[in-house]
Amino acid sequence: MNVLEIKDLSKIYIGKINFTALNNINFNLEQGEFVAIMGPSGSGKSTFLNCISTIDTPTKGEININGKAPHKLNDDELAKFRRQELGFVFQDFNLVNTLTVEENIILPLTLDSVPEKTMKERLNKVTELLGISKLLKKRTFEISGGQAQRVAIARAIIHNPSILLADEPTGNLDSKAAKDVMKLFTTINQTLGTSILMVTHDAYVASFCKRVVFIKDGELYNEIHCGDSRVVFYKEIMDMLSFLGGGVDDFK
Ligand SMILES: Nc1ncnc2c1ncn2[C@@H]1O[C@H](COP(=O)(O)OP(=O)(O)OP(=O)(O)O)[C@@H](O)[C@H]1O
Repeated sequence: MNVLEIKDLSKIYIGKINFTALNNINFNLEQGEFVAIMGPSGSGKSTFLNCISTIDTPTKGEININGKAPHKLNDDELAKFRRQELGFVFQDFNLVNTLTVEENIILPLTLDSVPEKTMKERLNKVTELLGISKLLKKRTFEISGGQAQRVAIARAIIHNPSILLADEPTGNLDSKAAKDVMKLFTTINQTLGTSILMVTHDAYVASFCKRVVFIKDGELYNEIHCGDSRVVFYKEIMDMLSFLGGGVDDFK
């Protein structure tokens, strides 16, 4: 079953000169899949993710998430849809600095008036899974970058979203913290069955996924699947990236 179905998606930025950032993209994400989107700088990765996350509006085409078309909802319905169906993880964590770690994590449930008992149960489950149970009373400035990203991930999955969307989730982390975060994504994907779609520049980070989809000049160019060896998969990703080209600093 597909949790995400995209048909003929195009995004044209209108300006003095119109720019086609996405051109007729067709893409499906199966329930429980873990997929990375890669491509040279400016190829349309963030635009693609932003259209799915409803931050941006498609110019043409259809996006269906869990059988619903978010871009056809009114503002109130859309706000509820985003809170219930989607989880977001960003490069810069986006935690609320005036709240404690615990308050940050339960924020999506508070907004939906979930009963306190259910809130506690879910809080315990995700914080144990992510190894952050001891941080709950801390403020955001008292935790490290790696811990902050774990808190952001906990907040993104506490409401059991249909899809977890991540835009460069390891972009602000050192290599050890990045590896830890990718191991956690793998655990979340395998234990909770959460479907994950992630944009990354980093081939090592992408090698934790089961499928990597490459975008070039706003079009889906190719995709590769992970076989038995993650090391071989990493090499295949690197080969594809060097084939696609882009700036020297585009990829790690
Ligand atoms: N609001 C906008 N108005 C006009 N053009 C835009 C706008 N946002 C993005 N673009 C253009 O659309 C193209 C795709 O941008 P996008 O940010 O999706 O690329 P990306 O692959 O995520 O790049 P990067 O890896 O550098 O973040 C780029 O050429 C960019 O300049």
